[in-house]
Amino acid sequence: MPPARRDGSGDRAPVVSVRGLWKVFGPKADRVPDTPELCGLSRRDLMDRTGCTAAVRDVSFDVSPGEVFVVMGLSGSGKSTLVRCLTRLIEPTTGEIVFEGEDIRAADEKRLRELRRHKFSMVFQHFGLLPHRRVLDNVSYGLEIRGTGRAERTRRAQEVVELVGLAGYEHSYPDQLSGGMQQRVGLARALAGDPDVLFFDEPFSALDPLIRRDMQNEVIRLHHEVGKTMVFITHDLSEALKLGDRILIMRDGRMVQCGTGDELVGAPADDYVKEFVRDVPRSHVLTLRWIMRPVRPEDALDGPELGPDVVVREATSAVLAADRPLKVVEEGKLLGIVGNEEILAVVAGTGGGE
Ligand SMILES: Nc1ncnc2c1ncn2[C@@H]1O[C@H](COP(=O)(O)OP(=O)(O)OP(=O)(O)O)[C@@H](O)[C@H]1O
Repeated sequence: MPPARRDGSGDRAPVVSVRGLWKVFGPKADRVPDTPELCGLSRRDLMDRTGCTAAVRDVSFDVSPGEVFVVMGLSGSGKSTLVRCLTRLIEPTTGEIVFEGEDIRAADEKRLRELRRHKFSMVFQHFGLLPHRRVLDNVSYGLEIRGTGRAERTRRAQEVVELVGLAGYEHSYPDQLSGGMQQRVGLARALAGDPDVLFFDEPFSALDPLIRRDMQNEVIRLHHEVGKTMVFITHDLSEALKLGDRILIMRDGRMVQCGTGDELVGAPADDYVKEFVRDVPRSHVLTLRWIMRPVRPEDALDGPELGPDVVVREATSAVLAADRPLKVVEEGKLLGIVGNEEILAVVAGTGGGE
């Protein structure tokens, strides 16, 4: 059972709110979500019966301001289709998408263009840079389309080029840069217009592992610095756990679970998620909240104190060093106790959650 915790979705109104979203490709796609019998069919049976593919099936979630929201799933699970529906790069079949209180599905072409220029930015796996433009001009391209004057767009482009660590490369062409640096240009371009939401579609999949790790750290750093809301697609669980405040796991177009990393690891919704998170080191993800036990009468209560959201790995040495159990305290209230036994169980991969 998941323990009571802060709600990862935050208290403020969501930036993006999605309800009952479907995207069906194929003939007479509209009838699929409206026909209960078809909704229940497997991918294969639906294709045989109707010639349609339901890429996104009845998905609902909210993204909070400033959150890094990760959509994760294997190839073909519907991640890209889902995220493209949010900005209507792909037209949803049915369902509701509200962005900052506005019904996105009701937006006309003109409004959609405005939203894409001013409110949304995308970072793609294949960079999408203009080969004949130098770094600075690639970064300022979106501002140019918006009609921003040359001096202002150069100033802003220079600012974000520095922000992503590309100072000194302003006048290089994309093919003079490594893959990681090209993706930094992609990041700078996405940030230049000061969007409200950044959408990342597997941005680091083409990079080799060390560069990929650098770029993940770069996203974490940028997120701390600029605090943007981010929606990030990946098929890589460790990337999802590293970056995501919350993670939505998709399978065959459906949402299997949506939660924080520790919720996925501590309380997987089904065997599919359980299998996915099987090899995650539990002590790196679970927090004390997941492993604490109720106080017993014989417990010494003069041990060290830590908050419930401290990750087990970070608490391990404090617990093992103290000869008294650690108290898990939140807002002055004693929630539970963690002793050597609880720590060792989680390190051994057996304790905490299910
Ligand atoms: N334009 C299209 N027409 C028909 N079927 C499509 C179309 N686009 C996607 N699909 C199908 O929808 C399903 C979901 O595809 P999608 O690309 O969203 O998955 P994904 O999880 O992003 O996969 P990947 O990681 O491989 O990009 C797949 O079965 C795909 O074949």
